[in-house]
Amino acid sequence: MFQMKQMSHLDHAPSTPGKFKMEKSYSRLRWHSFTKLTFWSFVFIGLIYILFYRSPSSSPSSTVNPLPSDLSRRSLRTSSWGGPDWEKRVRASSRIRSRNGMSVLVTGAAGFVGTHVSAALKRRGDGVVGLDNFNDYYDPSLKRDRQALLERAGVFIVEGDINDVDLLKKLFEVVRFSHVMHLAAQAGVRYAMQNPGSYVHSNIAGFVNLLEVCKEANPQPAIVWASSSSVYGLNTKVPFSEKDRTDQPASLYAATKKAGEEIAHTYNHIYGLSLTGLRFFTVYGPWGRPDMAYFFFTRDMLKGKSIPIFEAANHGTVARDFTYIDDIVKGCLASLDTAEKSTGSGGKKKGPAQLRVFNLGNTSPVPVTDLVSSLERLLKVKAKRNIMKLPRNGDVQFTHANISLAQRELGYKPSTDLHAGLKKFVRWYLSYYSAGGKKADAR
Ligand SMILES: O=C(O)[C@H]1O[C@H](OP(=O)(O)OP(=O)(O)OC[C@H]2O[C@@H](n3ccc(=O)[nH]c3=O)[C@H](O)[C@@H]2O)[C@H](O)[C@@H](O)[C@@H]1O
Repeated sequence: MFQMKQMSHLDHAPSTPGKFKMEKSYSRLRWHSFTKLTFWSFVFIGLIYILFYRSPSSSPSSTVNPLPSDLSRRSLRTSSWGGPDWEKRVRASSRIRSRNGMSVLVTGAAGFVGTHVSAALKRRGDGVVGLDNFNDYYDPSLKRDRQALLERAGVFIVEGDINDVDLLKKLFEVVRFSHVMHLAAQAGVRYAMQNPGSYVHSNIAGFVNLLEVCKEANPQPAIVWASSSSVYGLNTKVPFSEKDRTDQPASLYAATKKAGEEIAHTYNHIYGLSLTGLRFFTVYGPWGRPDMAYFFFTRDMLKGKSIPIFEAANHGTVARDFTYIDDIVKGCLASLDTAEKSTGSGGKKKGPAQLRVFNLGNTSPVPVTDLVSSLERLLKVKAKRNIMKLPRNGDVQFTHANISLAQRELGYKPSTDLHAGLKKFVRWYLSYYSAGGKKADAR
């Protein structure tokens, strides 16, 4: 078809004087052009075929085409899944051991919040299956150690990416999950300037992929997922309430989390998926993330290195509503417990479904300088403070959660202040990094 079109185009090409004078060489020329054109047409069609049909990252069943591997960090996805043994492990891990228990798929289970939530669910008798891609955003050995911890508790973490539609479908085939706790994400505010694609890949494409599979599942699960306090962006009204504007994100990270909230609205509206977004406020604690300030301040203070402490214009205080992990876990479990069932099935909505957003903060912002003073006392080390201007890379000056909605609907009541929480973190940090010669400079 393509060749025919090209030929007819050639036929109508304007003539040149020489063409008519030399009939023979003209027809030879025509033949030559024809073969040349046919050749290039095949090359072109072949290229299209390779690009669209043979690309290893797209399968006919994929709903979302994964981004190139440098964006997705999929180089680390060396694991395989499937097979009778694998299914047996998934089923065993999902077994419910308490009356009225739920079966929960926890994405990002080897992450900081994911590990704590998975362990807490398992402890109370719920069935839990984890999913994690073990990417190298920060030291994967910390994730492996969290995995070992969960394994001892009876939680199996499936190794795979939320963009892998076949894997997700398989998981829902093997287990009728009643709930999904979606915590897999590309976290970190400042890293978004270095690797923007990874945020789109995990927080947008991955989320959509997960929702696509959930909406098709029968029964559809109820989904609770991690949004972020960063959606408040440049909002200046404090404390931040769920009703406040969230249309001024200060980082791409925040923008992808905000996009997630809008995407959640869409899937709730069209397919009847029950969705609860949790806006976490700077979560910290044992088994935490090495890319977060409290964690690498601790590491660098112990090494005698100076730590960069940000301050706003005119020596303005930079503060965070730091929230201890155990309080966050309680908020997550309460969200799962109060989540209503999704109303759709097989991709069809049957009626209106629950759609919620909650702040999960501590309601008591603390200046970063006070965080450092607390660490100095706990570590018995004087910090080498390097005060610097808040860089223009996505950070906001302060966060402060209004938690009255979560209090009312979830019975959420944070009970750990920053110093008490840091004390627990420091105890864990010292024992974790002194044991087994582990390196403290994760990442
Ligand atoms: O609340 C949230 O939703 C977000 O909380 C944290 O983001 P952030 O509050 O920026 O946490 P850190 O990176 O640990 O920073 C804490 C504070 O230390 C300050 N900081 C950070 C880094 C640094 O070198 N110096 C410094 O003073 C920051 O400005 C900030 O005020 C997490 O990293 C995000 O993934 C999460 O979504």
